[in-house]
Amino acid sequence: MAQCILIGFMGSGKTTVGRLMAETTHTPHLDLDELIVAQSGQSINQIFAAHGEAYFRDLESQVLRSAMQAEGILSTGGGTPVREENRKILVQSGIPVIFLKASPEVIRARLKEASDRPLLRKLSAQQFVHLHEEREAYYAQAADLTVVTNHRKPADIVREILTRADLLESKRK
Ligand SMILES: Nc1ncnc2c1ncn2[C@@H]1O[C@H](COP(=O)(O)OP(=O)(O)OP(=O)(O)O)[C@@H](O)[C@H]1O
Ligand SMILES: O=C(O)C1=C[C@@H](O)[C@@H](O)[C@H](O)C1
Ligand SMILES: [Mg+2]
Repeated sequence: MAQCILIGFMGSGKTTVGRLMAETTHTPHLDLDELIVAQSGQSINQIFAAHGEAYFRDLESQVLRSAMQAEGILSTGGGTPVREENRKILVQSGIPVIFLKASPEVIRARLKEASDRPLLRKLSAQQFVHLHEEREAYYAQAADLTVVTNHRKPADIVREILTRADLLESKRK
């Protein structure tokens, strides 16, 4: 069973923070996108290009279900909580769900060089802000805890999550 789940927009730092948190707590790290790539033998870009987004989303839900059975800190994909089915899996798991929140400006700056987010490529600046706003509602619905990550080092964010661990721990009991 996963011990903690990180959600948030692309570039909010789920993979970076999850990896560091796992290292700090000597816990395995699971990254949904990495699991999808490993299972399919294709990159995220290749899956989107060859099969389309709907196929990717089905795969994502399937891999989420099996990842929830594993021990560790789970970094989800940016779109994972958009599907109601996935939100239910997250919320009903009883595992603390942490929303890493970052502003559109910060995210844009972080992902300026990134070429591996197929959804970002086709968006105008305005559409990007709109998608960000729309998605935040889903993240907020699924989250037990929100941590703002703008202009903060990953280690500082991990520290905040761990110092609020009492709350997370009591939820599990
Ligand atoms: N707190 C931070 N400060 C500065 N840069 C960061 C921070 N967190 C992440 N980054 C950088 O932002 C980029 C995206 O981070 P990361 O891959 O962890 O995001 P993500 O939330 O997992 O995105 P995705 O939903 O696409 O998987 C990386 O280049 C990473 O180094
Ligand atoms: O926000 C999204 O919809 C996505 C985020 C990434 O983590 C990947 O799961 C993929 O690029 C889609
Ligand atoms: Mg990631």
